[in-house]
Amino acid sequence: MDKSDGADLSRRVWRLLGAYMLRDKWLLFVALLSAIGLSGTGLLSAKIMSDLFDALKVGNAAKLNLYSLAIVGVYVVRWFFVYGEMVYFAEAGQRLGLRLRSAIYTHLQSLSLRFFNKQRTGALMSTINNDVPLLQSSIASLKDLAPAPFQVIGGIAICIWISPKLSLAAMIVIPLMAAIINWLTKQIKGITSRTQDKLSDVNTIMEETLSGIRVIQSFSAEQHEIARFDRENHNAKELFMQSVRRQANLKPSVDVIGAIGISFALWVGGNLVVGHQLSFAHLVYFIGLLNQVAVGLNGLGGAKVTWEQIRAASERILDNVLDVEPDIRSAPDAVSLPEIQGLIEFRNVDFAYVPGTPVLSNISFTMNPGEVVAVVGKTGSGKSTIADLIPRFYDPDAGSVTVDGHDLRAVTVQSLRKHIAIVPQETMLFGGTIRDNIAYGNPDATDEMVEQAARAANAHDFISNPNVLPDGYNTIVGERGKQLSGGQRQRVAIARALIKNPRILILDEATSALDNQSETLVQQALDELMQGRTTLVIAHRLSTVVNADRILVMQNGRIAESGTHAELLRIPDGIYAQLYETQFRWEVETPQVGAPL
Ligand SMILES: Nc1ncnc2c1ncn2[C@@H]1O[C@H](COP(=O)(O)OP(=O)(O)OP(=O)(O)O)[C@@H](O)[C@H]1O
Repeated sequence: MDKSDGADLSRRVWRLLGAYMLRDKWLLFVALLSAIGLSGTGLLSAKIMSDLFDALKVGNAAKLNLYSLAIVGVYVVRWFFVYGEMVYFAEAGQRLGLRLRSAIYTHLQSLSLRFFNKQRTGALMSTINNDVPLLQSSIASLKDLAPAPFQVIGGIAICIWISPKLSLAAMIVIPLMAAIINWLTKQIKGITSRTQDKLSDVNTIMEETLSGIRVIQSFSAEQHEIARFDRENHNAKELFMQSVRRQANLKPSVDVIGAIGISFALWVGGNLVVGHQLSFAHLVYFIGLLNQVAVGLNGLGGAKVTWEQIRAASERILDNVLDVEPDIRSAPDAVSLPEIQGLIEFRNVDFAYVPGTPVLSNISFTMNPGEVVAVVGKTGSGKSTIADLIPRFYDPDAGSVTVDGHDLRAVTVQSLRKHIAIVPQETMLFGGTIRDNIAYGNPDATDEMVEQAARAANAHDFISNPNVLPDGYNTIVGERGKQLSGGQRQRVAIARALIKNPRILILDEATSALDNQSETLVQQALDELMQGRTTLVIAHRLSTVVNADRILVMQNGRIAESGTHAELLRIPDGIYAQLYETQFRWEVETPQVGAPL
């Protein structure tokens, strides 16, 4: 990183701290004041000790009593400072963490699919689970740093006032200390960052393993995964310990240098006392001060490490999430999409996920309100990508997509998506009750509306059957709805779409086979759902394509053919005709309602 990058990073870090921490100015002010008060009382107690020795020397019992009491008094006052410092710094750190986690979560919701395709979930989790706490603890450690300048400057000033000669001798060691601190800090730099990266790898493996546990167990790959996890876990621990060892080296080295300074000062000071150039009490005071200076320098030494940690954690938080610009968002002058008919038009649309590798080329078609358009084609031909452009998960690179004549980029994203429901291939249900999952499509839905949607989606019977789900609509579905069968999950998802009552529907037919009865129920539910809505369906079933108003046949990102089933079959050597032969035909020979490919 060159200097300008470093300066830029520092600016970004300050911006982050300014936005999420410096809002609590009074809190930080009290915390800093407490920390400074704490170091002030440290300097004061050294002075009282020195006076106490003076009183001892001259045998002044009254002063002895007074100073003894004064020391107790100082420690009582310190109580408040210690409390203030501990609690308010911790509060500032916690508030920072709270706001950052919330901001990260909120920002993640605004980012587009393109971001989530690129970014590994583990790295994102690590940002929340590791970087935010690191930043928090770094802020809390400011409590050691805040009083350091006062300890060092105040201590040195009083030392010089007591004895310039002795100060000069003692201060010879200070540049040495500074040099060593500097060197050790440089060693630490970077290691913390690498440790965090490793932790993010561990998180990623954990994430992948948990979400892919079926595949892992079906391949009996548990041992392989355990070994992979252990390796990364071990590496993370090793790197962490490396960083701790370096830090552990820093602290005692500074202490040793401090001890050398104090012994040296004692030796020089002792000689001054013997030569009657300095009182014994002043020597005691001086040593006490020197100790404070060493503590302060130690704090300053840690400051660099702390700052590096703050910078590294902030950089990851900013780069991984907060500074990522959402590439899909409502334009400043976007209008709210009013009630719509559901007329969708693709005009000369080009799209690429990766620049230079076109996925859609010159796509143009129209879906009239209430029409069902089926998209078919080989895997990778671009079917899902077309579907993703309608709710504006991505923007076309060229051309336009319009709804009722409104370019999607000119309307607010929220108002557009309000009119669209998607039933994906793999149904995702959220933790919560079945009712919550159905009402997800319309938070204002009443129980009656939920039941009505479930009935229309052929889901009411199994939901209300006490032999299947004893808790009915209040059944808590597990993570991703795992305890429901595939067909049941699909019907809940259809109910979820129905309750939204959208004008536009996007269906990705499941390719996995359901048993005949389940298939019939799902198909009926889908037919009900499609009634009167403009529907784009990524079709895998013969019944869907036969009944569609139009079929788009995709090949290598282009619409190769389009028309009705009958029209397409008439094209000699047509792609659809071949597809029909290879993929759909067997359904005719073994007819069943909507059997999947
Ligand atoms: N997130 C992505 N990043 C990069 N390339 C992608 C991404 N998603 C899809 N692609 C590529 O875009 C092309 C079209 O993918 P798309 O998913 O639209 O095809 P599809 O016809 O729906 O395939 P399938 O029937 O297998 O679902 C493929 O070559 C695919 O590899």
